[in-house]
Amino acid sequence: MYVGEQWLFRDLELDVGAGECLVLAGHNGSGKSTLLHVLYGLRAPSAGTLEVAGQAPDERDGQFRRKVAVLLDDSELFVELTPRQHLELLLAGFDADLGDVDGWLQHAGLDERADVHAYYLSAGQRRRLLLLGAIARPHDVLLLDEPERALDRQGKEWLGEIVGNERELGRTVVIASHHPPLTDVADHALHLG
Ligand SMILES: Nc1ncnc2c1ncn2[C@@H]1O[C@H](COP(=O)(O)OP(=O)(O)OP(=O)(O)O)[C@@H](O)[C@H]1O
Repeated sequence: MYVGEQWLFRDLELDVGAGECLVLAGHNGSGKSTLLHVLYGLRAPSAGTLEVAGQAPDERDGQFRRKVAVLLDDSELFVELTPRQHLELLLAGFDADLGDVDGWLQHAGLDERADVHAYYLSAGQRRRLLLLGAIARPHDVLLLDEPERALDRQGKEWLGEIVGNERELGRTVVIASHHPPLTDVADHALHLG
């Protein structure tokens, strides 16, 4: 990947299977977020080919978006919507039935903030909502960019449970992370930079 007049990474070969977790590691600016953008089809690679969930990544393709869920570093919330409204909007967009919305909000530790505008949520609560949105939408592949950011100890434990659960469900997880409990359980690690 050639970005900003430099090669961030090249000669990269990756094969991550169902139920497996890949951790992207590397110093600030090494290209972890850029690689996740490429995997989600937000940026094209400068050279080479890749397949995610069996197809070329393209976030404008509804079929691709139904297979690949994402939490990116620059993901933002609609501050005028509540956590409950966020989930409802998201699921309506995917024409999916979440079932027990209250259960999901409780699962994320957001039950007491379910009907408060996201504007009033703390940084960690916003992160929890974004993470909940990523795992609640239909997907076979989950891409997470530093999901541990702003999470407290319980939030990080919840994150660990999420990753374990995703793998048990046979989904593929790719995480850019500096959080050792996550990096330790990964099946594969890729060090950039
Ligand atoms: N559109 C762009 N134009 C020019 N340079 C860019 C662009 N996008 C990213 N870069 C550069 O590419 C490099 C990698 O950025 P990236 O955000 O992928 O790193 P990272 O490993 O995720 O960093 P961090 O750990 O700080 O989140 C940085 O030096 C950044 O300035």
